Amino acid sequence: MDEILRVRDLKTRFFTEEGQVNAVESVSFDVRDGEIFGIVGESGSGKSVTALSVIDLIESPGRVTGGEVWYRNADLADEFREKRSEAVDGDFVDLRRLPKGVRRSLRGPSFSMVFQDPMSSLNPSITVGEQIAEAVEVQRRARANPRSTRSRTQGYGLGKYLVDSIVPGREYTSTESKERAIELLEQVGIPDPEARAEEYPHQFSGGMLQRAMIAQALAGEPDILVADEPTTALDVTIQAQILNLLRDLQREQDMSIIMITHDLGVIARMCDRVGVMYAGQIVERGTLGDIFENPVHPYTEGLLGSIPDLEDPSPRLSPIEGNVPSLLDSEMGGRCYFADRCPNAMEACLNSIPEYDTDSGEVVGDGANAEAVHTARCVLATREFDAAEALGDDYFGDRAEASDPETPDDAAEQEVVSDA
Ligand SMILES: Nc1ncnc2c1ncn2[C@@H]1O[C@H](COP(=O)(O)OP(=O)(O)OP(=O)(O)O)[C@@H](O)[C@H]1O
Ligand code: NI
Repeated sequence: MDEILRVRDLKTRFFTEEGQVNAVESVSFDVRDGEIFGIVGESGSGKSVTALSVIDLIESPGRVTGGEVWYRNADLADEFREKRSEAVDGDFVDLRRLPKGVRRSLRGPSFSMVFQDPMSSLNPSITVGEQIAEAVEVQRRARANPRSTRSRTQGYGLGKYLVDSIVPGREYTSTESKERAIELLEQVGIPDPEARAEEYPHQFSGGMLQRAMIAQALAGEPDILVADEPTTALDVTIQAQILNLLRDLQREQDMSIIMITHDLGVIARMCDRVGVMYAGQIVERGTLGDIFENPVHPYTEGLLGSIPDLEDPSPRLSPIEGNVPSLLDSEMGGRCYFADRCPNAMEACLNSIPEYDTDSGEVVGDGANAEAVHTARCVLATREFDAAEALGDDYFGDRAEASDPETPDDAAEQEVVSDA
């Protein structure tokens, strides 16, 4: 299977008053044709920012500061082969090196996104059918005039971006678009789509709204659909229905999906391959089998500690002791970011850890071993755990407590850490 997307060494920072937040730190992964690639991790691990970085939707004070996003598109590659040879590799273009207008023009026909909350994507004062018809119309205009960035920058089912471009109360721009909108509503399993198209978002149930948002996202027939926690807000039965819908659509349309979730049950059910995120990094990635049956990173093992049951939505990820670290640059040590929560932390984990091919133990990066299927940012990819080198349970314990204002001996304990 060929890749449609190759993300390499992506870095995204937020420049905030508190300091620089390293939300995405050297993230690399591939998405193949017709697959569902899952990104899983605790809240704040950088899943959403990773996806937004790939499709160029990071807003100030954030910025993608490094890395490459190679997207397979023969037409674009031909167009830029001469003009910007450094942005072209075979049939791939590096989106980060293309003009912004061109990148924007890919929203809809190349990339589209569905979010957790449909109301963030749909305008309450416009009928559902009209909104989808508008997405279709924008797409249609764009296709008639491929490099007109003006018409192509407007939305493409990208939620609020689309809403911004819609004039409330406007009629369907053409009967063709209206028909296509109804077709899309039918395709996402909305019964009686002709009548439902005339209704406003508040007349839809949560599940139906989510379907409508998916219909809107499909208007441009994207190559890659990014689904960010698309079912988190829904009750379990509806959740299962929406997941099935996404999987069916992915097969029918032969698109690829990047599925973002903190729910390993969703991953197990949907995904072909998975990236496990922690503190802005992909700490392990591989096939579903690699991750579920042969995990290398203790963080992955920790997450697997309690796989939530789709029938029982309450437990999400297994609660691993400790907290997600601050992603502030100043507080990121040059060590494995998970070491302070890791049951198997060794002295070697106090160095910064590259991504390893778990089969060969070789470092993946800078183009080397990029094709590795199962990787882990963990020394355990290269060697066995050795109790003689273990850091001991309280190695980071003092530091963790030091940040807790209720701990009485803060100062004293901090001393201990800095001596260590
Ligand atoms: N606009 C912003 N300004 C500053 N920091 C931000 C901004 N957006 C995200 N971040 C930070 O980036 C990090 C990653 O956030 P992100 O939303 O990607 O996490 P996530 O894995 O998607 O979590 P969740 O499951 O809660 O959605 C967090 O530390 C977050 O605080
Ligand atoms: Ni998120």
